[in-house]
Amino acid sequence: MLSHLSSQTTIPPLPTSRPSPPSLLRLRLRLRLTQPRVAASLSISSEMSSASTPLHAEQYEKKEGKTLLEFVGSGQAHVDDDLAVLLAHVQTACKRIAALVASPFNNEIGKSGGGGKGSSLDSSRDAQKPLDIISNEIILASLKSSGKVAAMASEEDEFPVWISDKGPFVVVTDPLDGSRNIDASIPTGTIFGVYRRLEEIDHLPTEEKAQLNSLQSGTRLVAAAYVLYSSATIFCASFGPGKGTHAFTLDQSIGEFVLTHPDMKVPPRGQIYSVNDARYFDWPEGLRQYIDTVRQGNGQTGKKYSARYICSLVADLHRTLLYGGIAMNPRDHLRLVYEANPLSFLVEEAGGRGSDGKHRILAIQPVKLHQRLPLFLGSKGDMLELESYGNIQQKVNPGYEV
Ligand SMILES: O=P(O)(O)OC[C@H]1O[C@](O)(COP(=O)(O)O)[C@@H](O)[C@@H]1O
Repeated sequence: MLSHLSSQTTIPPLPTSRPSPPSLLRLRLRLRLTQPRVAASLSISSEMSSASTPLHAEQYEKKEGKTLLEFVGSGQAHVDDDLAVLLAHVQTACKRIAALVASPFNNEIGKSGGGGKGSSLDSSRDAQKPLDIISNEIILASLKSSGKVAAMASEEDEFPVWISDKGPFVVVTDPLDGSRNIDASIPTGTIFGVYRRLEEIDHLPTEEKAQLNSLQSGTRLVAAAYVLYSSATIFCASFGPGKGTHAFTLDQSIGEFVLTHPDMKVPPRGQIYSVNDARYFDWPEGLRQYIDTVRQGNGQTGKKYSARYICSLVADLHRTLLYGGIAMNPRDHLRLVYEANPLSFLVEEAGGRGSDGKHRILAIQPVKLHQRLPLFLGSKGDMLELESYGNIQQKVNPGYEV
């Protein structure tokens, strides 16, 4: 089904550091017959790396083992060919970013301005760019080579970049969220939203149509995804309204994202709240009351809630999708266009709710590309309970240093 991909796309081959599953099995069998001790050690090392243990052939036959491209191309995702090609390019860009953030050489690069004057890299190499800038360039290059994108709007660019008059899609992105913690190897993530190009404004000057295309309401999203770079690399996507949220885990042994979490559903209730608790004294009364209530077990569920806060939006949301509860940042900090909208779309497709504390996120009409807002995402029951406290948006925002 994806034969059109090979003729229209240029996907560079990814290195496969380990033998493919069938050849690994054959090798183990041969060694077991000839050299029992080597065979045993091979068996131990492959079991130790269980996070990337290849699926067995029969699992690949089932839906769970499908690669992202197989899932998209098999018709299960119900996406058109243009979107399939775009996704093929986007996932390759994310594999490159995953390799970059895990690289032993990113220590200096990750620091803001790393490699500049005075850094250890300065004397020996050309000045290096911070990882979020490099990630931005990787994504832009992949969108350009897809041939499917009219404009890209990114957290890293002041204005949207116009790519091609003919591209059917507009992509909004935060190329590497959470990068402020990257030196500590804390999880980071990439966020994407995909819109159709507004053909009715094709006649406008480039800058104007780039801007207007990027400011579409979240209700017009045709796809959204985040990629979590953590102990596993997870590509979590929704391929359109009503098509659910599905997560694919990078299988390092074959260099492909394989379907591991089909049709994710955020539990209707969780027992976790995720917020920067140090801001308690800057919170409004309603938010303080809610947190005080659920942490004492006096909320609607009667359960004592726990706190979890990684301070990396994609990671905090991924945990919330799996375990339920609420991931929140009550101050005007996160961005509507390329963070809140795509993530709300994914949460809603998983049966949850996304709000700024007063309104459904997807219904907010963006007016500026880098517009900030309070963000609350999570289990429907918990979200409705929180919103019933009324006053939950933190308007005191003294510009925290960490
Ligand atoms: O300082 P706060 O309010 O806890 O904000 C933390 C949030 O900021 C982010 O780091 C994004 O901020 P930046 O866009 O400035 O990197 C999120 O990943 C995280 O959830």
